[in-house]
Amino acid sequence: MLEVKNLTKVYPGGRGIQGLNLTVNAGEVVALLGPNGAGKTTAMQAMAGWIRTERGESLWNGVSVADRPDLTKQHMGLMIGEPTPYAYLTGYDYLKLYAKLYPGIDEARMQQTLDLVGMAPHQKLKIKKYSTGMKQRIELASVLLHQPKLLILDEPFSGMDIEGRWELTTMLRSLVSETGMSIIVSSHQVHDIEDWITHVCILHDGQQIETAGAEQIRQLFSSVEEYYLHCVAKGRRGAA
Ligand SMILES: Nc1ncnc2c1ncn2[C@@H]1O[C@H](COP(=O)(O)OP(=O)(O)OP(=O)(O)O)[C@@H](O)[C@H]1O
Repeated sequence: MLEVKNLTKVYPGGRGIQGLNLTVNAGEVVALLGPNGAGKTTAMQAMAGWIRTERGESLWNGVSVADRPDLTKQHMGLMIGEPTPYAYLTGYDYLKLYAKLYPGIDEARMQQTLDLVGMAPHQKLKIKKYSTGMKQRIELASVLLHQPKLLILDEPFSGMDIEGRWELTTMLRSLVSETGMSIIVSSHQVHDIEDWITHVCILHDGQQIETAGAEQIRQLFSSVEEYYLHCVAKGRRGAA
């Protein structure tokens, strides 16, 4: 479904990502991991066709998303960068704005989505009164509303408390198993995602250090975190 080939983005100053390759099939959950500045956000933006790349392509069922932004809009849910929902709207009204972007989103779908992210009781409250975690949740609702086939989530749990992270990861796990949705997720808290990822892609300094299946990793390492530390050390040795 999503095939990323040799994706390369170089910012003025020389940073970015180099030659990223990745395939994400239905029902797969890929963790994109790396230290600060490794290129995770850039990779996600490039995969979604949000930024121009120097080389390579990101294909949705064989079609370049750079040429067809409608494919990204229709099939993907993107939460990349800080959530900045409009402060003076209520959560409900914010979601209603998103509903207008897609055909066939009725009141029942709106309420079902608010329920999924645990925001149904807070929907009439203005966003300026929301906590950081509540803003994350309403942003997540806005990208789930049209039932995307692929979610791209950049640090979706940052600023959330332990219970909130557990609730949302449980909800996302169920969505993956019930609908076959795929997810690409970045997180600095590896243990938040350790149990439900199917693949791991490690970036360091814009380079793809390794990509492996979670089962394979679990056979060789005691945890994904240990594997991550091993790969980052390898990246640092390569860069030295
Ligand atoms: N618009 C830009 N112009 C120039 N350099 C940029 C730009 N955006 C990002 N960079 C640089 O590209 C590199 C990768 O940044 P990116 O935000 O993709 O990393 P990241 O892995 O998401 O980091 P973090 O974990 O801190 O969010 C960094 O060195 C960053 O400073």
